[in-house]
Amino acid sequence: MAAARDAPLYLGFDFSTQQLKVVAIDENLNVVHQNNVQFDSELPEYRTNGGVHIHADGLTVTSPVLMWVKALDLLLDKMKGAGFAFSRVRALSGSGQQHGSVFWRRGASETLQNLDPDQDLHQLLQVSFSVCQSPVWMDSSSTRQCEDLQAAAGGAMRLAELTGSRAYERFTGNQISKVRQTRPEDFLNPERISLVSSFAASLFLGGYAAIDFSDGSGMNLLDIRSKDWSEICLDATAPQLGRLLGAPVPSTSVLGPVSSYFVQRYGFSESCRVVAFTGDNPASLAGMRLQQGDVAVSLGTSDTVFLWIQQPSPALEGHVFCNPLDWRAFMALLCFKNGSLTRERIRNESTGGSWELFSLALRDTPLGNNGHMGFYFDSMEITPPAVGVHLFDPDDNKVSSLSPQVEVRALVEGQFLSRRLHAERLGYSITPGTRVLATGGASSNKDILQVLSDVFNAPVYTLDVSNSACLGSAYRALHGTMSQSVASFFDVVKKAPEAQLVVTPHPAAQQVYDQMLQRYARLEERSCRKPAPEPH
Ligand SMILES: O=C(CO)[C@@H](O)[C@H](O)CF
Repeated sequence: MAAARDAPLYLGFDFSTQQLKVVAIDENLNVVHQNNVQFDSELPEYRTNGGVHIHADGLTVTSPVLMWVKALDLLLDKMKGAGFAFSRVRALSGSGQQHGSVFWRRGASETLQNLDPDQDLHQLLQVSFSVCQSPVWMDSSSTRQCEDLQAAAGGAMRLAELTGSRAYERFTGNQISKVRQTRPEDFLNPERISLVSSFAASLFLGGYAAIDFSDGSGMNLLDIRSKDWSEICLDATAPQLGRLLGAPVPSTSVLGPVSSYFVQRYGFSESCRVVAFTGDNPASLAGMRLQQGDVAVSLGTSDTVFLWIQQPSPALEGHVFCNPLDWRAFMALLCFKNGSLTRERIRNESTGGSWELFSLALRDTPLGNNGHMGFYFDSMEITPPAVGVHLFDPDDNKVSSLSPQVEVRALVEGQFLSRRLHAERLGYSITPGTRVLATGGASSNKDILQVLSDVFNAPVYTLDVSNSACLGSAYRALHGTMSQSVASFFDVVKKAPEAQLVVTPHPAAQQVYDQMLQRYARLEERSCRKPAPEPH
């Protein structure tokens, strides 16, 4: 038993929109510990809703950076209270919600290097940030900055070719421009600018952590082919920005040993390594061990559809990021902002807050919903760039409401028809061999997955851990401790539990949804299309 007591463990953290999560695995890839801190309920002093503050303009969305710091204090204390053996942790890695930005105040590096182990992190870092309300991925207030960046790059398509995406409001470069232009006093003295992922890695490292290629691809600043900052984009965003960001690194990099703060306060081993943190979606790709040909659907605060691609094919819709597991490959991603928060709103309004009744409504309504359809863009949607709720009867007439059970199916079918439509527009072809791998909170609801399977006309698989970003981060921590020449990521994690088949499409699904998809496209064009921001 002594061996088991000393057997190495690997940690994966996920600083996501609504919570901070952690998963611990052993060297056989078994999950031996999971924990989390919910921002709204466990850190009420920050008064967030869904982990964020939506500002009065309805477009600006931020999160208190010190809330993320305090959540880490709470989480590690919870793990300590549960008797977690930090001394067995051989390596740790993590992920963060993509695109969010953290502005470290001058002198913060000194503070990070000299953390007093007798105090909480959130006490020690109280005055270490020059922007206390960090812009996050739900923000859509930087349209002007997007237009300026596209003009500087030579247009939307040129920028997409260079950085993997046209300009998007939530992308970090445009957010940095907005902070510099609207809050010049906060931009006077940043010593460093991090993503949420590299900010979190910095806490563990006790110094500024580099931005990795994969999460760095979500900034409209990184040249996804050269894997370095684009001088055109840096110059168009802020002076000295390259120095503030630091040089980007491969996502597989080992950044260094964990800070002595964690050794002395929690009992981590001095030899515990910190492997570069990355974005939540790249980490999910790792956690799902996504292979070419699979399509991943993450059903979280945002819904995302992503897959592994060998060559970049940027477009005016969707994104191409550097691949987190193989620096020569890429990943394609579509993001839909109105995900779980919208599902929760309809659950609250149509089924009294009950997921059981939500599921019953799906089971009690027919495929195709007798022709009733809906677009539910509670906040400005990313894909397509549109806002508002639009409901239709079987004859394409707009209606003002639907009965509760019909509304539930209209929401879920509408969300998945949108995911499929925009995925197929980007060339994601759903072939007979396609597996849909589902993750995220809603992937634990079999009735929601049945609709996903029917709309995509493909079998849906899930992992037994709904948080693939944490799992992927723990896998990446394990992989990081092995010399890259010896073992590929897939060799290292080949013993991981296989994704389990959960649902297969209804026999009538293809005929119903192939036809419904065309109608959805037509109605979306009619009701929602807004041109992407064009250069001046
Ligand atoms: O904006 C997104 C991806 O581009 C979202 O999926 C965030 O990563 C969610 F945290």
